[in-house]
Amino acid sequence: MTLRLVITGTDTGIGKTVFSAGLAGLLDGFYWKPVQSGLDGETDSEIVGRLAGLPMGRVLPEVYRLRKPLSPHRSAEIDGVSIEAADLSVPCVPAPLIIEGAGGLMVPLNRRTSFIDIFAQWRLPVILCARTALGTINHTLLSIEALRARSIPLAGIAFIGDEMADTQQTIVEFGGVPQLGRLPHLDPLTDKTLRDAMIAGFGFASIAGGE
Ligand SMILES: Nc1ncnc2c1ncn2[C@@H]1O[C@H](COP(=O)(O)OP(=O)(O)OP(=O)(O)O)[C@@H](O)[C@H]1O
Ligand SMILES: C[C@H](N)[C@H](N)CCCCCC(=O)O
Ligand SMILES: [Mg+2]
Repeated sequence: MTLRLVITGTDTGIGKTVFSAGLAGLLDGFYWKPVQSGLDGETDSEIVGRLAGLPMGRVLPEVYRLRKPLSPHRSAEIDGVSIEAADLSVPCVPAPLIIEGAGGLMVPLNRRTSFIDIFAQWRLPVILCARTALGTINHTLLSIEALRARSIPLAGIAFIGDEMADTQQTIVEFGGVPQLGRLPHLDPLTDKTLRDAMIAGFGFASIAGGE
């Protein structure tokens, strides 16, 4: 079985898709966003297609494509769709698979189930994307605690933003988790700048092992 990794985050809009694109590109893998809420503008899958530099066919189709850019449970209700956990089984592909959630861990898929419940069923190693900016210590440690409470393997933290040495170290120490690396804010953000920043910012030997 090839490597399969779940990319989650401490919140929505923190850079999971950009990180996922960089990682999928570096690993020459596949990308899968099972639940996309919000179809105006570029979807996460389209962004990854643009930024990852992968061959055609490496971005797998979403299972649920919901129109409104809301929490998936609500977006689904508005579209008259019911998100079923049973439809979210992880595809088998012949190269590393990068799977992106939507928002943070406790984001509901329906009125009974949140992303973290699905991750607990999958039992795949998770990378937690976390901002470096103020407020991240609390968000990140809460997310780590939620993963631990469900015995979900945590490969480590991917920081996103400018270096905040003490903040990052504090999270590593209190959380008892490895820091995998840091992706700085990129301007411009292109397939080339992303690839270079991923190579500079991450050492990937530790990702596959989990806790
Ligand atoms: N390292 C980065 N450098 C520059 N811009 C970035 C970086 N990471 C994220 N961004 C920008 O921040 C915004 C949010 O990032 P992104 O879409 O990756 O968040 P997300 O965590 O995947 O959100 P969602 O919960 O909607 O999936 C986007 O406009 C993206 O281009
Ligand atoms: C629309 C957005 N970009 C994501 N697709 C979904 C984020 C859901 C967040 C829900 C919440 O935590 O309040
Ligand atoms: Mg995203």
